[in-house]
Amino acid sequence: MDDLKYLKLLSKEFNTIEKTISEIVKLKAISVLPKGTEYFLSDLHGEYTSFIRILRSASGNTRQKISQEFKYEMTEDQMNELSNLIYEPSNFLTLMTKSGDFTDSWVRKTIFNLIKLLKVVTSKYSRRKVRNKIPEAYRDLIDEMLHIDYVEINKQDYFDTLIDTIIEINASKEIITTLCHLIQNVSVDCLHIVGDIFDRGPRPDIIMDVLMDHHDIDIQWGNHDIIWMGAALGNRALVANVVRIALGYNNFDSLEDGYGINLRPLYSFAMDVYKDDPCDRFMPRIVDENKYYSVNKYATAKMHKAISIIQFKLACQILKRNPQYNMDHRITLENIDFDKNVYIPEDGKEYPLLDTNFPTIDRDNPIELTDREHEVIESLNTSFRHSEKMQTHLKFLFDKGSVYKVTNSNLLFHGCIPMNEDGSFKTLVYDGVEYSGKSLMDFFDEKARETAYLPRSLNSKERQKVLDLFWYMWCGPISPLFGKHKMSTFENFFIGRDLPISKEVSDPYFKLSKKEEFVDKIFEEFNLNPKTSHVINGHIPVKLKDGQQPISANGKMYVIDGGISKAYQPKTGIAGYTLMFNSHYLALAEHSNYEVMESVHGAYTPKLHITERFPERLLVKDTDEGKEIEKRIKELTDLFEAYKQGIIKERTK
Ligand SMILES: O=P(O)(O)OC[C@H]1O[C@](O)(COP(=O)(O)O)[C@@H](O)[C@@H]1O
Ligand SMILES: [Mn+2]
Repeated sequence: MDDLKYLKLLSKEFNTIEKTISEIVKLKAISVLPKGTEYFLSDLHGEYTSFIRILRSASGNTRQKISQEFKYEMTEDQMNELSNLIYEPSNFLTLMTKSGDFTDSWVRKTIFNLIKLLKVVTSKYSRRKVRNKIPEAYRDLIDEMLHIDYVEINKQDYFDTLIDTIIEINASKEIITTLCHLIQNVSVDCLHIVGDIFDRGPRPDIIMDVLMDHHDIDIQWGNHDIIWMGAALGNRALVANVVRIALGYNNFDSLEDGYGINLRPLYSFAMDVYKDDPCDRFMPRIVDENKYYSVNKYATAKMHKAISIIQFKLACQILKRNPQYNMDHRITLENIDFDKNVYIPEDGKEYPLLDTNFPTIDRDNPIELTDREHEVIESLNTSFRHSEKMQTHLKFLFDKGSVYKVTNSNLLFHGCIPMNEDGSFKTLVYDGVEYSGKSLMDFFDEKARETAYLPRSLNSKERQKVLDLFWYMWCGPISPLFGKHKMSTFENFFIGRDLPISKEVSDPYFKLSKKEEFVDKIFEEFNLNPKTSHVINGHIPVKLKDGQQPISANGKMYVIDGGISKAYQPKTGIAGYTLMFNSHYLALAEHSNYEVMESVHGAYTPKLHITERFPERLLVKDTDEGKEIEKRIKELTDLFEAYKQGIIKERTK
């Protein structure tokens, strides 16, 4: 018999034979239920409206279920109306009340339909699992309604009485809202976010709040997440970087309203120092023309330039104090000849600078901040540090996030596993130790976590050294979160976009991972079965309109960055992907039209491509959760044996 001590501990919870047996039976029953539906999304980039719509509609799945269930008894409009209600119950109910349509008969019909749909979407879950998802106040009532067989006449009366009571006690709005949330909730059993929640789009903070509310979620950190984490932990170069990106996209809302970051000191500084500089190269991109901005774009450009210069200086300082990054050639400000106003990189050629006004740069020491720049970055850093919301989000990113995740035979990570041209894994040498493949991913994961546990008060060299690594994860050539030979932010501003010198060369991984043999090699590295496994990546927008495909390597490799980010939609030609993994198949939902997604509530259904059908329906016992359940059943069976043999005594009190 296994570990008696452990069994004794277990017997505290299951103190009788009866309880033990009933738990074994419950677990056995759960393990033969169909597996829940997993959703994979990546590169949300602050686009909260689309994200929320995708989530609430279960990527269009709810609308499909409504069609299947009600197609013979409802018109298209009625089915759309029901979807609208489910996606946004409070808005919908307000509209209904205003228009006078919120009548008792509508309530009756609606609760009946919602229960009917809820039965469908919960059919593959255990009663216990569903019960636990129902808010306590309505748990018994909804559970009861779900399990009434309303075909029987007397039961139908009973059902009607329940609804009458709901109406009488004025609880109909709450019950309807609860039912809608429940349908949303059970439809997405598990959510995987394969990186890049932040930057470019308007409200990553709202996305984070929604994610924090989800019952089963994991996150694989993207390069755009790691910079917010590094910034929240006190990496000044990254504080500057996230503010720079926000200003570059004219996004004040998430910084100011979302996180309460005080941009005043930066504003005053920029207006003073760059007052006569038009800062043309720093004009913000305005993706959504209809937006109202509180700061005019000329002032934003000045702030954008001011923070960019601060970022370049601080980034150069990081590279200087970390020669082992092998990134000395990226100490950009030291490659400038300020007499000739040219940039001279490694190739020795001279590139004329498009902007030559550097009022804060000391030519003898171009990477040093001026006193005022120092004040600006310190005040921003303090603001980041004291933002309660930001620190809460940081904690959540640590709790639920990691560099990679293996789940149900899928390997999830945002960027890449750096490779050489021949398909061998690239090696990073850090403090004399070599890391590659899986150990490289583990290295960054561990280092990131180390920072979180080193006390902040201890502003030591040790903490700074680990914190600097967040910069490497953002743009280092052997960073699995980035995967390009350099990040050309400097070149884009000062030499020109779309020039050969500004080209960022992707890691060979991106080409090789399209081939099955290299993906199999990755599976081997992670100890995964090549026959049943998949790699799921984000990061690189799939340019569908140029003929690129999200699936390669004989169906083993998925790249699901379809461009939820509005800024990238012209490149991809679509509005994003969701990968769905249910008990029957893997499928990609292709979201094609933002306008429809954001305005015509409910009518929206994405194009669904089933990409792999399983020969047999997958059950809970075929999943990681199933393996845990199996272990638990084994332990409980041992406990049962121990009771039978009298090794452990039942306790009734
Ligand atoms: O298009 P933008 O916002 O200027 O960003 C360009 C930068 O973003 C990056 O593509 C990184 O962002 P992604 O992770 O979304 O690809 C850099 O490689 C590039 O320099
Ligand atoms: Mn990315």
